[in-house]
Amino acid sequence: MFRLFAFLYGTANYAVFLLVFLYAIGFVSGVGVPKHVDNGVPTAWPMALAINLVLLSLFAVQHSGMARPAFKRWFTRIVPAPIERSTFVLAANLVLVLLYWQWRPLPMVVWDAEAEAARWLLYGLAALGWLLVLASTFLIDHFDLFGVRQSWRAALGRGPTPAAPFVTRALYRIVRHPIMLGFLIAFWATPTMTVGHLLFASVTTGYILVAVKCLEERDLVAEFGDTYRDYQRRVPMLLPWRRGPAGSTADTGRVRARQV
Ligand SMILES: C[S@@+](CC[C@H](N)C(=O)[O-])C[C@H]1O[C@@H](n2cnc3c(N)ncnc32)[C@H](O)[C@@H]1O
Repeated sequence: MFRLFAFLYGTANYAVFLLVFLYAIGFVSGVGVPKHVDNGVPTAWPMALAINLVLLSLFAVQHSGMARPAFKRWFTRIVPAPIERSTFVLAANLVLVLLYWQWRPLPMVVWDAEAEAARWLLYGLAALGWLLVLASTFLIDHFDLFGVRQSWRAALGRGPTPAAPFVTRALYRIVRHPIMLGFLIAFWATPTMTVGHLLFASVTTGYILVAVKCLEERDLVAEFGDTYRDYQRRVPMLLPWRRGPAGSTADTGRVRARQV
């Protein structure tokens, strides 16, 4: 019974995630979706600001809180390990749907590229950002990241899921966080920047910088030790042109597997 549940739960949460991800592209670009970053219930700016900050904070708390190893250890006492990641995905989906739905517009224009070529260039850059996000998830293990691998293994009666390997190849050879770089490009590259969009881009940028530096990388150093420290020295965090000193070791595509 649990095997069937794990399969359905993991698959359903992943399918909803795909829709939520696609919607995110429309939400940020303001194209092709009914509710986006620049429309919604007209609200006085102090209240709009407060509501939007609460929505963004909810996302940050859910995302960073549930991703910490200590939280996972506690959570898997309540939720079976094979569906822990799918439950993370479910929670992220819910928080994002709430954000799309309740986001309040702050429509004052900060910049507006008038030339047609500039508009298309910025849309193209944003599309590149989204592609970078998607491509990078496949480099580190797309199906593991979104809980499908774990729940399907349980459905097939396989043992505990081995942790996805630590990756330093392809895009991960250029920057340590290509997924986050993709998001930053997608959030900032817009032909029409309103105050609401600027708030979204600025707060998510601050969150990404803090979460990556103070949480994710701390966990990765704890897990991989000198292998990750060496990777930090060799490969820049987000900006490809800020290269570290050359000539250090771990330069293979995939280094040792994580402990299960
Ligand atoms: C949402 S992903 C973001 C990954 C990375 N920060 C990026 O922007 O590409 C978060 C997960 O990726 C894992 N991760 C980060 N860097 C990794 C790497 N080089 N190889 C494998 N997994 C990695 C983290 O342990 C975490 O479970």
